[in-house]
Amino acid sequence: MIEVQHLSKFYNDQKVVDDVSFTVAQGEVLVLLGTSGSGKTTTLKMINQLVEKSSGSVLIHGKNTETYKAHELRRKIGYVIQSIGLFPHYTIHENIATVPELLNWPKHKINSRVKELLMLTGLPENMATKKPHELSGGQQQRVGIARALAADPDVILLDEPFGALDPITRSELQHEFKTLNSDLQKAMVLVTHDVLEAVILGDKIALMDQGKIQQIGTPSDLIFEPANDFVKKFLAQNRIQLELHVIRLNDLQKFTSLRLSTKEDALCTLAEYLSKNDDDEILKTYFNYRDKIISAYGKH
Ligand SMILES: Nc1ncnc2c1ncn2[C@@H]1O[C@H](COP(=O)(O)OP(=O)(O)OP(=O)(O)O)[C@@H](O)[C@H]1O
Repeated sequence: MIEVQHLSKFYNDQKVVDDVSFTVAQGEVLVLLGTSGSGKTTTLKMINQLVEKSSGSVLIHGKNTETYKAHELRRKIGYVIQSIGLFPHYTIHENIATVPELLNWPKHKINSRVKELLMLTGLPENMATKKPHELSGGQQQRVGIARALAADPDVILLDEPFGALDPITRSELQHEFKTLNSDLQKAMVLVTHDVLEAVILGDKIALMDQGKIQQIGTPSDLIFEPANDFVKKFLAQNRIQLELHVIRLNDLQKFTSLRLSTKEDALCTLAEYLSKNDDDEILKTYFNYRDKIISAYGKH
């Protein structure tokens, strides 16, 4: 469990992170969402001490990170970044084994862990001997995730992990990632400026602006109960898709409050979204939505 308490950061006189607090339980993904320069990455890096905080505290499993030794912190916190940051001259095996090597794990334990992680992240075993440049961007990003998981940390920090990928690979990895975390039960903090990604991946979203959290809550909270105009405006784009992502059977009455311009728009958007999903729950929901749309807009 991560507890971030009243974290702030000044650069000279500028307060770039302003009294940020949140908690992330095991198995939960908290997304830090916001425009460029809103303080997301700085907040993330204060958690693993890559950036020194000006004030506030970070606790992992109730223990202040200041009291952890550097190697303990490395073991406890995995870190994934957009540019992947794989060592170009190392093989994939060596890249994944970086932290276990630093922690002096015995060879056999490292070898079996690397094998296990390749499987877990959907990479073929024979990839272990390749160098990063021989892999596609999506495969490299999987290696980045495998490397962050190597020493089985309780906490994973991810900075725009899918940002450099094409939309199809991105969407594939996002969905795999979500399944992966429900199996692994890590406490994750993920930085993105992509609203849809935040809604897909986040159990909770902290929407930041100018260093401050404007609202923190479930995707549904932010979408249906925005705390202020900033939140409302930030989520205005792709609003329908966002709503359809978060909506579940018990949210049906909220669906009728969608302000779609025409019934056809509503049905097309719904059909388009559903064509990309074969989740049973969503399919069931589809028929309910459809009826709701038709009754909300009338037959014609
Ligand atoms: N080392 C630094 N020295 C001075 N100012 C910095 C430094 N690092 C970041 N900043 C400033 O802090 C603010 C927050 O930056 P940060 O990288 O946390 O934003 P962000 O929300 O992650 O943005 P992006 O999505 O563009 O990465 C920005 O105004 C940035 O210019």
